[in-house]
Amino acid sequence: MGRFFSSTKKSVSEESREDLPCMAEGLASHSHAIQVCEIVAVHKTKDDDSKETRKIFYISRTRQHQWRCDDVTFHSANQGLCEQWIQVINEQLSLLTNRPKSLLVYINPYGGKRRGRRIYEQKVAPLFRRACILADVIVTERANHARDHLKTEANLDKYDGVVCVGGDGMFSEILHGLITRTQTDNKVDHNQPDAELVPCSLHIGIIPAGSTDCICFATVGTNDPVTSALHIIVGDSQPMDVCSVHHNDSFLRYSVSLLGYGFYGDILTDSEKKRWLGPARYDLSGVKTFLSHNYYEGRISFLPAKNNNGDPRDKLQCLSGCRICQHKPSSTDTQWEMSEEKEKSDKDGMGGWSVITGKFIAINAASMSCACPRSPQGLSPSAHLADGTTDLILVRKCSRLNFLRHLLRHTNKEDQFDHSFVEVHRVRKFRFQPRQHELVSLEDLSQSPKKTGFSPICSAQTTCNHSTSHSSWTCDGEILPNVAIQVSVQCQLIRLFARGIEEQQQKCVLEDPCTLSAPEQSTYQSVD
Ligand SMILES: Nc1ncnc2c1ncn2[C@@H]1O[C@H](COP(=O)(O)OP(=O)(O)OP(=O)(O)O)[C@@H](O)[C@H]1O
Repeated sequence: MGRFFSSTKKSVSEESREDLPCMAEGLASHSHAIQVCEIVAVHKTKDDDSKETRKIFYISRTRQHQWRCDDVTFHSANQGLCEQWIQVINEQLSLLTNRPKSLLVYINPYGGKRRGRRIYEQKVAPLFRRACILADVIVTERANHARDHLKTEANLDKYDGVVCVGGDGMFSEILHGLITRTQTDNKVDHNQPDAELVPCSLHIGIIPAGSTDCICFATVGTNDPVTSALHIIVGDSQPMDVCSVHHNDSFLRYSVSLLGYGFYGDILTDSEKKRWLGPARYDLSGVKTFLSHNYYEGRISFLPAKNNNGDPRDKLQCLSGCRICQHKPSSTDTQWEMSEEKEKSDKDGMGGWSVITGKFIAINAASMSCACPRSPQGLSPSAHLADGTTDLILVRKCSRLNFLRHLLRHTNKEDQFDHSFVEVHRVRKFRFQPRQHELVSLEDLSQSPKKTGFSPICSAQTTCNHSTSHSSWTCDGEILPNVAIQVSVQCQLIRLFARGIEEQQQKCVLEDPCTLSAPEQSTYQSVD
């Protein structure tokens, strides 16, 4: 396709062009390439001498998965040649049909440090304008405004995607709005736990502007609004599994990251009472819950995943282009699996389900690694975003010291499942049934041998609520109203404007026929 000589910043001068032959000699050692799919836009601009020039805006990679929009300026004494170049680039760009042209944007003005609106206006909107993307913006006026608008009012035919400016709570609103709307439009009753849900046709983009932005971090590798905006502009696509959660055949919620009973459920319940503390509430409630050291009894049954889904301990991280996630079961696969399940069920009465009854400090289902800046490996480092499974982690009753050892492994690279009291299963479905009156403080149990059975026992530092002996489920940061739940993983139900975490800074691909080459750090530009 040819080459253009470039500089990312400086403009060209008549004198400098005379030096071009020298620059060309050093081309091989200094050249880098821009893939057409990473060009943001081409625009006419004026240089310092008011001469008309063409600027190419493109993606450059900086540190830790962050992207920036850089530019090169096209100059040539031959205007016709310059125009030809621009025309060819624009033709190539028009072939990229995955790029969104029209977006519906919801901004939560109160998320995180209340900077959502400013982040969008200053960092994101200028990039969308540069890429000629039309955006209809709605600043939410109350909780669930975005969800309700998506469910009923929004004219979704007009858009190629929905963008959420906020944190994980705001993302959850968009997720619920879009999935519910898709099922309603397709006459699917989501109260049926076995209903085959229809995947959403619109992509979701996340501009991180909350106090917790775990979904963005897990799918992009960084919490940076500019990087997220660029992933939206180039039309990246990352499929994602969604767990549907039911209680007694009625729908409760959808989850894409963590369903947690016991330890994490207790932390969230406690932290909700301390909202005034801001993000520090999670640390405080974490310490308090750890010291309380409660465990809960119940029965967990699960349908294990197939072997080709890998294993939670195989150390195969789900990265951009993950091979495990590319194997999406077809509907014939699913039908075959269902008949196989039925056959087994006829034989053993359980349909391949496993059952574990016990005392648990924590029961967690991680549908993604749940990595965040504090826990770079996450709760399940090898969990996959789009393989149709969730990693069920059972932490049985153990000493406080052992539990601390387990928790510390979330912050380092040691195998956090390598403890006798921890087990992990990759599953497609699971159910939980609590045993009545199961809240017990381990501390008190050792100090008060008379207090036995299943009645709640609480020490001074225990925070147990005497009106209930159960913990609660946290579902992506929301507390569920019921404890007995059924969970089913809906494979690749949604798509994000993301590409998963890139393994390393991608180098340019010089062999790619759709690649434009340019010398690095040159102060000169010219059309070859
Ligand atoms: N205009 C609004 N007024 C009040 N609440 C809103 C508004 N818009 C959205 N919300 C709600 O605010 C909650 C938190 O928003 P968000 O996730 O954006 O920020 P956050 O700081 O990460 O919050 P959290 O850490 O509590 O999840 C969401 O559950 C959302 O439903």
